Amino acid sequence: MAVYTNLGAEALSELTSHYDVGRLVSAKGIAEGVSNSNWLIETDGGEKRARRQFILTMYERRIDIAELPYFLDLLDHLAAAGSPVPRTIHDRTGATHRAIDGKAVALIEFLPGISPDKPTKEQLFAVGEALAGIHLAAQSFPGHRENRLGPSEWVETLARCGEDRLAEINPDLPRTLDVARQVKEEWPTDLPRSVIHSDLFPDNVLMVGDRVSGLIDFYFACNDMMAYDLAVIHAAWCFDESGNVFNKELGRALVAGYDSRRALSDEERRALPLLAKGACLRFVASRAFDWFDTGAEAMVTRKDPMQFARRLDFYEKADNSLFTPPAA
Ligand SMILES: Nc1ncnc2c1ncn2[C@@H]1O[C@H](COP(=O)(O)OP(=O)(O)OP(=O)(O)O)[C@@H](O)[C@H]1O
Ligand SMILES: N[C@@H](CCO)C(=O)O
Repeated sequence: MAVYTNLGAEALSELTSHYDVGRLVSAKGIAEGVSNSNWLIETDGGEKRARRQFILTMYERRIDIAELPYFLDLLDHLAAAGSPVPRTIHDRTGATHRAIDGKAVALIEFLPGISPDKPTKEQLFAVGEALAGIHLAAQSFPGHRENRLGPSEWVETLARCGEDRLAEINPDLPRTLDVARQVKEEWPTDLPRSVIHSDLFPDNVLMVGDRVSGLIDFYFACNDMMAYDLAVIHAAWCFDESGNVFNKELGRALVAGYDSRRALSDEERRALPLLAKGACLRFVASRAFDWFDTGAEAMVTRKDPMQFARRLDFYEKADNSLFTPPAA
């Protein structure tokens, strides 16, 4: 569930009256997502008389409001460059977000498409291409935000969970702390950077057939190594849900799609197995932390850190031929 706040018809009408979008026709709470409250809003389109749809997001937790301009201006920057990213709708004063009862809200363009459940290699190619597109377009984005979920934070978070508690989730989990310490030592610092999405799981990609129609949920975006973003997608999309079975064809299609738009350097390609281990550790750490933070009785389904600990095992054994295109 992801509507934490009840917004009545009057509050919603009052809010939309500050935007040049026409009159509110309907508003439906969206079940997907965990962090924020989201509604699908429809208006009559004002003078143009063509109904329009928007996503209204109320920022409930996790997001520091001072960082909203980074996230929302980034959407506008990428959309203006032709990336499939929703624009922020500005109110009549030009503001990208407003406040209701002390909570920040933003109105965002609705994009069509559905998140792929069983992605195909054609879809992975398109996702790789779209990712390279946002990396290139974001190079001229002036904002800056550090990645707060980097190697030091994985080590710190896993250490804070503690080996005993990690073992309660699964006896194979405590060893990820040692791997995290080792990966932190080896972590590269000199690979090419841009703004990265850093959480581009299938539920953050909308597709119409094989076309990427929307990249959404940029609230972990930060300035970091582009190849790390590719490694996140590799880890998130190219395995079965348990993390036991890797699909080589999907992995190849993803890298080929990325390469077709922005060619990876030899250094980046060589670093990818290590970056993929880092990507797994990032999700092992945040999921383990949330596991204890959420509690079994909460309404939100806890995400299993073992799904990424198994992927981590896989990348520990992999070499960089995994990321090399097959000889023509
Ligand atoms: N611009 C958009 N166009 C169409 N649908 C959208 C858009 N933005 C969000 N959605 C829909 O709303 C859902 C929730 O959005 P989102 O993933 O941003 O929520 P969240 O609570 O911020 O995320 P999470 O908890 O996953 O980090 C998405 O799964 C998608 O169905
Ligand atoms: N996409 C992440 C949640 C956001 O950090 C996960 O599946 O663990």
